[in-house]
Amino acid sequence: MLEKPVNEAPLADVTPPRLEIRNLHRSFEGRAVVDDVSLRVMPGQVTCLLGPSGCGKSTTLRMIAGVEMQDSGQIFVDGKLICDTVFRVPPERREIGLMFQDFALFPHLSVADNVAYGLKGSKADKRARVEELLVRVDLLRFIDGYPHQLSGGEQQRVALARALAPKPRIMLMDEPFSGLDNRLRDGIRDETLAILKEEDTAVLLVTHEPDEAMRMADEIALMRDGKIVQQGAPYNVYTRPIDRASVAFFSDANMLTATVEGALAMTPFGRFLAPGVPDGTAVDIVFRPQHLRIDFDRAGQGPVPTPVDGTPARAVVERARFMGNESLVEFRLDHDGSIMKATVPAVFLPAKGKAMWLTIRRDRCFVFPSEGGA
Ligand SMILES: Nc1ncnc2c1ncn2[C@@H]1O[C@H](COP(=O)(O)OP(=O)(O)OP(=O)(O)O)[C@@H](O)[C@H]1O
Repeated sequence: MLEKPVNEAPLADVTPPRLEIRNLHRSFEGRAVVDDVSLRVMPGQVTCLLGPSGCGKSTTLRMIAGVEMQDSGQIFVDGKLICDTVFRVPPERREIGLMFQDFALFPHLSVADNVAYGLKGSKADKRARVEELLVRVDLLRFIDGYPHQLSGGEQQRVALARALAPKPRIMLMDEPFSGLDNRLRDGIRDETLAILKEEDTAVLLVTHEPDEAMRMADEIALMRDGKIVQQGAPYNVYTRPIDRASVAFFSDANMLTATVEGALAMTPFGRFLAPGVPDGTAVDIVFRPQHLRIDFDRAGQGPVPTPVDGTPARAVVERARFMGNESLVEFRLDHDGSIMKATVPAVFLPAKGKAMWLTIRRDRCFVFPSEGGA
């Protein structure tokens, strides 16, 4: 691989990230599609670029692969510059593996020839590497078969073997599992992850599905409108979202709006602490449906208010649905007619119009400056 000395080389005693991108920008027709994106992936780590359709994930991946040029910014592999706006290692010399949704095996080539496609060396060496990988993906018995003889999941595993065959230092994956049905997907994801970890490959996986990112990632980079808005371990990104949209990207979210007076925000569920927020500031109090607690109505009364749970608010059932693992119940608050969603991990299907009392797990609420709207 061509390499060029870098001014800001990392310190000698620190292992550089396998992949690092710094301040990548790309505009199309004057619109910034990738806007100052920076991230690092260490060997053996999976980073998920997670975000809604059109937020610039694939464009970022294409720049790293070298099939799209950035307008500015730099890409490093193992601390060595491989691409900026004047210097560019061509795609085929970047030692980067690619795996996309439409993984397209060559139909006229055998499984062995598909896996060997990107390999160099003697026939015997190639055969040995092909066999090693087919053992790894548990498909050695199909070595002389053809793609049409394999199921979708088996083809996906051949595609993984093909991508891994040249021992890429980095694997870029763009929604690689979205063509598979749900039952196959979980197993193949787990197997793929295990193999990538064993090979110590640094993986950058693009997905718009929070579940997939939570399942696969060591680190999630949440992307919106071309920018990475939050980055961290899945637990941290989920439990410490930076704004309302980040909460809502992972799950349904309930929201109350309130105005702060004396560092307190008044809501139908009692007062919420808003330390340091100036009087008169509008805030959004956001929480997930699993953090709404439901109590039965007892002669027009709900549970006794407590400092931990706050005040219960009366609501009537608007709709209840059984979702398989849980029930989703929508309530209409007496206070202002707004809808609150609750999930219950059991079959719980109260009749429409039934009065109940709701309290919020206060330690699971997020208070953000108001963005307006519902
Ligand atoms: N070559 C191009 N010319 C013009 N616009 C482009 C080009 N490539 C991408 N875009 C636009 O850039 C935006 C980001 O596209 P990109 O494919 O990176 O998004 P994404 O987050 O991967 O979305 P998806 O999950 O739907 O693939 C989109 O609005 C897309 O239309």
